[in-house]
Amino acid sequence: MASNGTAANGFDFEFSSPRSPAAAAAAATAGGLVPNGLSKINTKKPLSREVCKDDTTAPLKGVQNVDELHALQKKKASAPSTPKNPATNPSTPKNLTPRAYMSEEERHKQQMQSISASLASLTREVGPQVVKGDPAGKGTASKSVIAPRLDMSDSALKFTHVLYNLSPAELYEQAIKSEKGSYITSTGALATLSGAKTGRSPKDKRVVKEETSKDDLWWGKGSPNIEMDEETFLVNRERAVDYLNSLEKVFVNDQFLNWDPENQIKVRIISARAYHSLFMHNMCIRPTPEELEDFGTPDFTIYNAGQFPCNRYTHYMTSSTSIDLNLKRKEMVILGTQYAGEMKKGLFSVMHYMMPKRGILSLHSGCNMGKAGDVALFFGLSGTGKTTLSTDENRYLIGDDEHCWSENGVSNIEGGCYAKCIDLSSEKEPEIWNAIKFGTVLENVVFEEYSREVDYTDKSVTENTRAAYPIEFIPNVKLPCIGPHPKNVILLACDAFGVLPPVSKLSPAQTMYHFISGYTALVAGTVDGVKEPTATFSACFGAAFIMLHPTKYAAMLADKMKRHGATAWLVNTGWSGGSYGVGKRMKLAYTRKIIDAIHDGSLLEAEYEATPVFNLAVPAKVNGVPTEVLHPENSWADKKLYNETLKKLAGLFQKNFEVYTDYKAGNHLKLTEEILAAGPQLPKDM
Ligand SMILES: Nc1ncnc2c1ncn2[C@@H]1O[C@H](COP(=O)(O)OP(=O)(O)O)[C@@H](O)[C@H]1O
Ligand SMILES: C=C(OP(=O)(O)O)C(=O)O
Ligand SMILES: [Ca+2]
Ligand SMILES: [Mn+2]
Repeated sequence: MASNGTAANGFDFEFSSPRSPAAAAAAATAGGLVPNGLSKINTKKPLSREVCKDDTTAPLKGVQNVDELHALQKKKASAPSTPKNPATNPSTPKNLTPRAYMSEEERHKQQMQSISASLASLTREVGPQVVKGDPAGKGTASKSVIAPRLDMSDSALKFTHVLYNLSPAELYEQAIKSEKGSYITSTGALATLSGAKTGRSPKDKRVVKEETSKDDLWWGKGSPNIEMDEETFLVNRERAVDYLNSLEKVFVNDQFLNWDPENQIKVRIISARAYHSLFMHNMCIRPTPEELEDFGTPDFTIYNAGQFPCNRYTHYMTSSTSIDLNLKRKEMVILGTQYAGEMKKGLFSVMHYMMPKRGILSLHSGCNMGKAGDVALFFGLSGTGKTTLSTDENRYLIGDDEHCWSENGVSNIEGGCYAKCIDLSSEKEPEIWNAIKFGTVLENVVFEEYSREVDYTDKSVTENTRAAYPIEFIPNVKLPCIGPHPKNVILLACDAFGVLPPVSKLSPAQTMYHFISGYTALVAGTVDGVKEPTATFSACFGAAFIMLHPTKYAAMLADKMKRHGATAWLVNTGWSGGSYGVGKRMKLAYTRKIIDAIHDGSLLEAEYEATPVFNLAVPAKVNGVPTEVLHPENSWADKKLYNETLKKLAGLFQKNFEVYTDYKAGNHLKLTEEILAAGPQLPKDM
């Protein structure tokens, strides 16, 4: 670098380095270059004999030492100065304490009392004392809310520091200070490890069978709800609470679910890791400071003691992992898994119970909206393309994974996205690529040690590498994340058999058949232990999360689609030209063209031809997609093998559907002859 001028030491100098031609040229035009290109150094006598000064800026006011200097670094956020008037604020229910008139101290005390109540043991009268702030940070801890008593066990004398709704920057610092495996990547994301579990553990999920919900819930064959009794839940809850209270510090997040203001749920997440707190900060809706002041008591609480195992001597426990849901207590306990997706999907299960009770359909789907306000839903199991395809440069993103469909239209449940990053590329998925920056949690990725550049192709830790980012990290997000009634409903299947057409238009009966079937080939990684793709059926494209019988959700979907005139499509994002091992995954570029043709209405106008066995209506032409790809039999070299594989898959569909054929109850979908006939039909000679 070249610089001309008066240095702090009072000597004039001119210096140009021959290493930098640009700098040398700059110096040359400034008149400092000698003909041979070497630098010229001019030294002059100092102008005065004063003591040398470090710099010319004004001295720090009132700073006497390093501690005082550091104290200047952090500025206190100003306290809210305009109290909301509860009489004029329609969102303040009349029978509540007018929180707005509380002093800051009183409000803070109530907040700590609420957190203290969440963390209280149910068996001991006095537990650890909850204080706000980092145990390491001087002066941040405030007075405890419970008077210490000496007649209880040692645990009552202990302090548990609560790190309440920390900012992403603070959570980064916490993670890097105390969680091994936390690093800042070259793009500013927080890389972390989820521990031994790198996917969900559906077999370890338990639901308490209790009187308030047991008659509504789906139990038995095919259901994800494996029962547990109330007593055992409390045993695990106490285990989690004791573990959390044994720690120096716990993280507490108070946040919201559902962008529909009329049906918003307040959630509290208590966890031991900054990773978990940042993950939920990104995934749930983030409250404004005003909303946080008025937060009050949560509607649902998660106790995440994931580092600590459950006790296998406990009734109903079959491993050291347990994810327990109690709808009556409105609580969830996580033991023995640190995979953060359990919290997100656990809350989704809660919504799958609470929302249908209010006549609102909860959906395991992505959702986006065109410039003209046309909304599309993307149903599909893990790895089928909900996140990838709902993130579309030409459309507004409403959400990538969990939505509600009410009388007012659609609303996202979450405040963030959870994208798979295996083989992520900036060319194919630029929006997701660019969302991986400061604030984003990057789970289980591998990076280059020096540059901290992530290698998205590396599967050393898991195939299920993930990025969790706030939804506003996607540039064309629709804020608030709500939209009108859907126009198109896209059922995504990743068909590892490679026999389903890349796109087909579904009749209403076919829509119900395929929605209840929920077919895909499970792609490696998301469910713990599954490494190879295999055919899976998961009712409503999310059996792991539904709480009621599938026909209940199906009835609501059929009703809403009919009333709002939505068209359904089946899109195969899986294999083409042969099954897994022979064929290839459908090109993402082709799938995007297909989706474009659905959105712009051109596909609705196409000519259709029915396929054998599945009787699916396949368009003759899709702009930008080679015609031979549209009919799978044309892309298979071995036609005989194609026919056999097609029939094999049809048989699997039929076998799966058997369990639903005799289910008729209340306002559930009646599985009519028409719906049964809408499934694959095998020729008589099979
Ligand atoms: N034709 C395709 N359509 C959609 N996704 C594809 C396709 N081919 C490859 N992929 C990849 O498959 C994955 C789909 O995962 P994702 O969108 O996260 O699914 P979901 O959100 O439904 O779990 C992404 O990694 C994406 O890059
Ligand atoms: C978080 C998940 O969602 P998805 O894979 O559907 O994106 C999951 O299934 O664990
Ligand atoms: Ca996803
Ligand atoms: Mn999902």
